[in-house]
Amino acid sequence: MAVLSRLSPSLSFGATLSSLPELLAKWWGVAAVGGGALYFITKVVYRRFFHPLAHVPGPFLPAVTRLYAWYFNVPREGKFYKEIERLHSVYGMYDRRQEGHQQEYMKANQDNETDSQMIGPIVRITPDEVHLSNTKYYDIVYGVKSDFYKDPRFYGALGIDTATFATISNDLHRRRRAALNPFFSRRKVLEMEDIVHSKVDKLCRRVSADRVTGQPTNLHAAFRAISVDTITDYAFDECWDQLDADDLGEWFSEMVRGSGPMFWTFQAFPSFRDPIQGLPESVAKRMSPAVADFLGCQVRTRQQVQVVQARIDQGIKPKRLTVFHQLLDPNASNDHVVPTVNDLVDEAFAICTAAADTTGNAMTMAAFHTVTNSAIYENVIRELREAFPDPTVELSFTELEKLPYLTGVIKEGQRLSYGVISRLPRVAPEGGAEIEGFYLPEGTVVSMSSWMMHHDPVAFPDPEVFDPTRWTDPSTFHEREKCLVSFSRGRRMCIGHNLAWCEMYLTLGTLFRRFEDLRPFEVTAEDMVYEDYFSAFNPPNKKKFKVVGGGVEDSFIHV
Ligand code: HEM
Repeated sequence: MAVLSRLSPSLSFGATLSSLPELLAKWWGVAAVGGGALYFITKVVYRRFFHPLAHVPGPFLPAVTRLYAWYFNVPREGKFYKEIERLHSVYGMYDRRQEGHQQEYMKANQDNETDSQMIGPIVRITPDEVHLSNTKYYDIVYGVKSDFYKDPRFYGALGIDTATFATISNDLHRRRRAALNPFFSRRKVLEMEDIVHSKVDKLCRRVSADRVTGQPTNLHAAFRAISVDTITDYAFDECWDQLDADDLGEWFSEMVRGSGPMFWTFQAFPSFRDPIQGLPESVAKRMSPAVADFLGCQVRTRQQVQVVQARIDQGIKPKRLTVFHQLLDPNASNDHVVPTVNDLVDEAFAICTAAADTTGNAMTMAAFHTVTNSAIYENVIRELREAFPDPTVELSFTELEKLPYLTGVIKEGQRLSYGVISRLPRVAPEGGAEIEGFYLPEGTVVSMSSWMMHHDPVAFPDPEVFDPTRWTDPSTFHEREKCLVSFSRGRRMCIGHNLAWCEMYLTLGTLFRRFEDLRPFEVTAEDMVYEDYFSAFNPPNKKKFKVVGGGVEDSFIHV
């Protein structure tokens, strides 16, 4: 002690004790930074070298931080889906040659590997997530028998926890979905076909009216409006009438797109979500118009659910039973547990947003390629004329479905609009999973994406080409169908797929039967590209799909 004291008086026992608070006060900043740096370095080293996914191919950055995904989705504007594709082309190729995994790689790829497209089957894209490119894994992760469940971090960021869409537990999801299923069955959709007809008629009148004034018709917005008007009528018996608005209700899509960066940010920083979503509308408005619109839209859906609740309480019968009347009715079925209005606000919001841009994009892509390619347009017109000689009749969904060429046009529209362009992350259940020779422990996030499935060159040769005839050959139809995953698969498959088919057939069939001379207005193929905001959105600097045609006398609807 004496020696120590001589060397450094401040290190003597008594002096150290008495000045500890002083020392801490002096050095706390350094200690905090040092501790933080140590924590950070330990985490980085763990994630890169000792994490259960450390052996999965992929670069350093996504293995150690979620900011990699955030960077491609926020500053680089919805481009992570393309970066994932690049990672597959670089890192899978490297690992495919690795000793010990070669057999699995070759076996896994033998069915759908071509010389031109050697892509790696598995890459690590965030610290706890891998992405798969081999189409054969889709059913394992998403199929009816799969026990994989939705990733809470990813879906939690949507801020709609009580909606069926974002429900994490498979058990709870089964119960929530059972209550919704009857409204979206094929039988129900056929019963409600008149709702879609009324919207399609409105659209045709709009196209005719634009011919009178010489205005182009914004089909990009109109196709979304059809979907929003149909689902709000269907769900609440209270249509939003976007088709009547001058701008065809474009605010809705702008709102969903505008809130995209917020979702990507909440995925990287989940603790930001509740404080930001809890902001009063007036404060949110000053922060960001998109966030304010998002919150405003939630207020609107809340009011709509409340109106339905009030009508049930007052014993007012709706014109016809709707989704929310049924869900709020305590006598709906024997074991029905009535959700609260709060729970249903998430449901209502999720259903409206899930319906709009997905269906809108598919119709936009199908119609764009039809009106820009005379051979396709002529084939569609010929088929429709033969099936419906009288252009003024109301076309029926079940008759339209039988038309092979129109079906090919709609399927190509779906394929090249991707449905949900984003990856759909699922969590490996108890026991983990063995994929591509890698053991992925329970809790690993595994994802695949329609972007890569729909570009698979074996299922879809020349995948970039819009070719309806790839669906007209019965011998290859079912093989291609396996790789068309716009609606996803299994228990979490889109609940609205019957309704969406009905909308797409009736809208496109009627439009092309009534208007045979539509031409694109200014828009080109370069405008038909997407950014990933979960759903696919055209970049703001790209032109929207608008059409012009002949005069009003050339159409069958006279305004
Ligand atoms: C072409 C049109 C559509 C496409 C491509 C599409 C695509 C999808 C996809 C890929 C999913 C799964 C998402 C995931 O796993 O996270 C999904 C789920 C869902 N979609 Fe659609 N959708 C379309 C139209 C609609 C419509 C019209 C509705 C209206 C009811 C709707 C309502 C829903 C709902 C509620 C879910 C959640 C289902 C569940 O988790 O059980 N969708 N959709």
